[in-house]
Formats: sequence, C-alpha cells, structure tokens
Amino acid sequence: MVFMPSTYLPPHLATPQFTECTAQDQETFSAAMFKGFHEEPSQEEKDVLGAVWDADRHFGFTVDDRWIATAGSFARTMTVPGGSVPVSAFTAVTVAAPYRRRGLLTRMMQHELDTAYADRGEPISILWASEAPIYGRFGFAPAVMRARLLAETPAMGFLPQVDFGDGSVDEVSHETFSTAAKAIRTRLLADEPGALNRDDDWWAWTLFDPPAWRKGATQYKWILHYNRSGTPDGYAYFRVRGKNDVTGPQSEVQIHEVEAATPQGYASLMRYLMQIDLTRSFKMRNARPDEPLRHLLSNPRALRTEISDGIYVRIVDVAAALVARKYLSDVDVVLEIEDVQVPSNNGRFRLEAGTDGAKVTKARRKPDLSLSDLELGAIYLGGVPLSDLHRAGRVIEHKKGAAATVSAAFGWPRAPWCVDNF
Ligand SMILES: CC(=O)SCCNC(=O)CCNC(=O)[C@H](O)C(C)(C)COP(=O)(O)OP(=O)(O)OC[C@H]1O[C@@H](n2cnc3c(N)ncnc32)[C@H](O)[C@@H]1OP(=O)(O)O
Repeated sequence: MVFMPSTYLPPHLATPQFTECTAQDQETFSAAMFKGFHEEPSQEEKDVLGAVWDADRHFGFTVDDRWIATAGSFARTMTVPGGSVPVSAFTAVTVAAPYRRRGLLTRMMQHELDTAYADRGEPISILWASEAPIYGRFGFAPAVMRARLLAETPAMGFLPQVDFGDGSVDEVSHETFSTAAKAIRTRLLADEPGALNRDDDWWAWTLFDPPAWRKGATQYKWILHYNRSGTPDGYAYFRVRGKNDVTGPQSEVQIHEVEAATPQGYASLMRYLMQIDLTRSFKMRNARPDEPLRHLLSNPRALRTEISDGIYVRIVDVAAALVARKYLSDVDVVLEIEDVQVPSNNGRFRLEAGTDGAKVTKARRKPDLSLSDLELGAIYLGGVPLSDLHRAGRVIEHKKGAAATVSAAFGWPRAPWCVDNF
C-alpha cells in the first residue's frame, strides 16, 4: 500500500500556492528545479552553482510544502551598445509534469515582469530558452544570436596576409589562466554588447569542468596568448575529443571561448587551435555570429556556420532601457509601443538619441513607428535590424523613411554575443 499524508490532494484537487524562497529552501528548491530539467547533478556542481544562488530572487509554487514550480533570476550587468545595464538573468523555470499547462509559468512570468524594474531597478530581463516557442508570448525576443562553427581543419588554411604578430601561445595551469583571463576580459567587456559581468563565483561556474560534462573528451585545456613583451592579451579554453579510425588520427577540438585584445592575438590563438597535432576538425558551439575567424581563411567555405537563437531580451522598462545605451547616429523619433503585460510601457515615447546617449520622454505627437515590446527587445542590442522587422510586417511605419533611420541608429559595429550560461 502506498502511504499518503492525510493532507494529500491529487493534482486536480490541489491549489498551488505562490511561494517566495528563503535561504532554507535552497536544497528543496534546487532539487525540484533539477528534476524539472531531468538532471541529476553531483554535489560539486550543486555547490558551485549554489555559490551564485540568491534566495531573495527565487520563487515558485508549492503544494503541501513541496515545490511543484520554480523560477528565479540572477543579478547581472550586461554590456549594451555604448554602456551597460543591470539585468535580471531569468532562469530555473520548471513546472512539475502533473501541474503543467495550468497557467503556472504564466503567473511566474508576470511576477518577474512586475518586480524586475519596480522592485530591483532592472529595466531588462534576459534568458536562455530551453524551447524557442515558450517566451515570445511574454515579450522575450531572440536578440542575441549564436553561431555553431564546424570545420575540417586540414581544409582551412590561413590567408597569406594574416598578421600573427610576434608573440606566442602557451598552455598554462588553471590558476595562471584564470588570473590572466579575468584581467583580459575585464578590459574587453565594455566593447562586447550582450556580454555579462562575471565576479569570482561566476568565473568559477564558467570554468567549472566536471568529468560528467566532458562526454568522452579531455578536461579543459587553458591557453594564453602572450604579446611581444610577454604580457597575456588573449585566452581560449577547449577540449580535445580523441578519435582514431583506419585512416589515422581524427581527433576533434571543441572550443568554448576565445577572447583577444588584438587581431594578432586572436589570429594566433585560432591558428594554435586549428593546428593541434592529431586533430582533424574543430567545433565551437557558441561562437560569435560575426566571429572574425572566417576573415582569416583562404578557404572560407571550409567553415560551416549554423546560426540559432541565443539570449532572449525583454524590455521591462522602455524609458530606462532606451537611455542605458548609445546610438550609432542621431535620431529623433516617436515610437508607439504596445505591451500587454507591462501597462506602463504602453504609449508613445519620444527618443532623442545619438552617439552621446539618449533622452526619452512621453510624447503626444503622432508616432513615426508602431511596434510591440517584442520588437523593441529584438532590436535593442543592435543584433536584429529594425528594417528586417519592418519588412516582415512587424513594425508599422507611419512616417516614410523612419524605419531605415531608426534601424541605422540602433545598429552597432559588433553583433551582440553572450557565452555565459546561467
Ligand atoms: C529561462 C528558462 O529557465 S528555460 C526552461 C524552461 N523549462 C523547461 O523547459 C522545463 C520543462 N518544461 C516545463 O517545466 C513547463 O512545460 C514549462 C515551464 C515550459 C511551461 O509551464 P506551464 O505552467 O505548463 O506553462 P503555462 O500553463 O503557463 O503555459 C502558458 C502558455 O505557454 C504555452 N507553452 C508552455 N510550454 C510550452 C512549450 N514548451 N512549447 C510551446 N508552448 C508552450 C502553453 O501552451 C500556454 O499557451 P496558451 O496560453 O496559448 O494556452
């Protein structure tokens, strides 16, 4: 006989209670969350992730003191064109199978949208979507793309004019790597829209390398590029998946992150990674959509590129988000925004902006463009041109030429990119 507590109610009779986390809930909350993702992490993984966990930002639904739905966020800072902004990095979304499709996710999302700016001053919420159709209805738009790069390395070859500089690349210990990489990334962060800040705990999570995640490949190998005077100015980390067949060695290099302060450092790191003995191919699961590697190659066709959605952006407060970034050209425009979930975002906003920053005021005059929060999230980081959304019929142009003007102003020389997993 199966024992049930006397208060037990089967799912169709139970009423889930909205519940905010306390520090004491960490273990039961994360157990429910991992279950929702079909994951069974080691204690070490729980500890490393636990170090960045913030009880005050997590919530969900309980039934009889059991978590049956989870969600929450991390406080991060994201680089935006010409600046940076506090963001709510939304995550840990699960609803237990017996309670799915009863509107619990919808209620958790509304809580996030009601509190991100009003309570925490975060005008933008971002997330990685487990499945692409889930979040558009809540105003989250794919705004940062990621590229999956694959190539047979012997077929690649570098252009003769590539400048590899006069430094060198070396494999180093985790400790040496971590100290140098933190310093290099701190210098580069301001120029990388979409990138998230990392404190020491986030670095520990980023470089975390448990055997269960290697799937037959080596542990991470850490490399630095040293410039002519011997100062590290670039880094990469990667694994090698050993493979042999009758034709000989066929190992694959799996690259996780490459950062360099100079073109020479970047080219040298890439050459190192493409020319490791006994390897014949490489794979990079989350490369920049505008990864410069292709411009180094004599045979660019050897590089296969698959673009897919990366970070989703939700503008939670229109005015605060628009003034947080800079613009590539001058623009004075009235945007009419429609936002179903955040009433204060509805209406007409005058954006007077340029290379020095922006001013946003509520407007009375006729709009130049009409769009919803979803389109605004998509264009915000400069990765999706507004003119594309206009051509797709998702932005209405009331004043001829406004779509092109606003599209140019929202653009940025670098495509947004995010390699941080949260
Ligand atoms: C940021 C992150 O953490 S991403 C991780 C998301 N979580 C997961 O993938 C874990 C496994 N999945 C789940 O736990 C759940 O299925 C969830 C959280 C995705 C959905 O929770 P639910 O409580 O069932 O969602 P809810 O009932 O509020 O659904 C709202 C709407 O979204 C739709 N929807 C929900 N999940 C999906 C999905 N996976 N694909 C497409 N549509 C979906 C529903 O059909 C519903 O549509 P409707 O309003 O037109 O009827």
